[in-house]
Amino acid sequence: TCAFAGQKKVLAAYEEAVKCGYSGARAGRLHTPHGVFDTPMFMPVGTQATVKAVSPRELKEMGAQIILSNTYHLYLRPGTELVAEAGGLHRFMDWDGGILTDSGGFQVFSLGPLRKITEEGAAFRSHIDGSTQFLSPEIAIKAQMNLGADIIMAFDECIPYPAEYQYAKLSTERTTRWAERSQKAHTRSGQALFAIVQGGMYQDLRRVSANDLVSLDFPGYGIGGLSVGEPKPVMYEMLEQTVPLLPENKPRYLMGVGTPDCLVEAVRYGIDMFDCVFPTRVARNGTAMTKSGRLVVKNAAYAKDFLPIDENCGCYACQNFSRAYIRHLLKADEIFGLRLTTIHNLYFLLDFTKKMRQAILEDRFLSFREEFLAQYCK
Ligand SMILES: CCCSCc1cc(N)cc2c(=O)[nH]c(N)nc12
Ligand SMILES: [Zn+2]
Repeated sequence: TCAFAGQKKVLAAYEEAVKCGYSGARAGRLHTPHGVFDTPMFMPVGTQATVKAVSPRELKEMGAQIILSNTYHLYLRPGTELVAEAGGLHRFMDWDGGILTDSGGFQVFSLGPLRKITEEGAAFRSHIDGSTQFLSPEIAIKAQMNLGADIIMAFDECIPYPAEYQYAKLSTERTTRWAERSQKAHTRSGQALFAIVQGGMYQDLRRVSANDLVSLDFPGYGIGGLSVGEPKPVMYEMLEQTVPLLPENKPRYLMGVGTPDCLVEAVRYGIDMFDCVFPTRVARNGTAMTKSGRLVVKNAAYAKDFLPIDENCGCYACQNFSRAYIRHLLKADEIFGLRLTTIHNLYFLLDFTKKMRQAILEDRFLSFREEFLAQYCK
């Protein structure tokens, strides 16, 4: 077990990672106040304190361990003090597994009409009522302490893509100063604060960001500023530059990723944790994820297809319903249709990360990766 002695605020201890042959693929266990969880792991996104269309009981049944929520959204509505009064986010949404909250920076830049970024923080207009709002490292950390997640994120700027080198440099340096302010503002014991590596698509800035944040000694590290429209090879190159600089005995979380091909490549570089809205978002427009790629179950081709989405899938949708039935529900705008595609897509990614873990433990990850990519990318 990796020593976390002295990390008085940290409960996300990282058990000895089991390494697998090539590079950094590893299987680990993440300790939190709400349980010990297996990595690599996919974390379903529950932006507004619910993973859209599925219940906490269904999430537990499909093997979800940690789910995500967004400080930006909950800060604007219903307010993080209200959630604290309700007993915290776990109680509020009746979820007894792990919770990770994002710090709000990304959502400010991607959602609200941005007003201004200064050294102090980010001024923006609420996407809900247009009111003028402001987030800083101190406000974001206080909000996350109110929510009471097991893992919280430092306040950062997700650098847009593409970005000029000079802008990326100044922004990355500011994110490091914001990480230090986040650390000083974080006073809630039993809660782990992760820093977020930035640097745009510049190798040297990625290395500087990683080294500076590692020297501030966080219990875990998010890798941000990726999956923002860059080509996949560029994302992989940034991982290659960044991951080896992060401590082996601490969790690495690739933010906002993604599709199964990206997950298997990122695990190869040594990533442990993933989140992405993709599986739940595409489910809502009738697209199912399979090991051979996407299946648009809404298409006419499946009108009389009485097979399940995936005959080898153990999810509630595939065990009980046909493509024809799910297509019928989607065409009829029946909510149950979206629930079934969402259940399948979440199960698919949760099961995929479980299969990657097993492959690593059995020291056959590379052949698992080859076989998967051969089928998925065909
Ligand atoms: C619930 C959503 C969590 S991940 C959101 C996200 C996604 C992506 N792609 C990048 C970033 C980033 O750079 N910083 C932060 N805070 N968040 C990011
Ligand atoms: Zn299924």
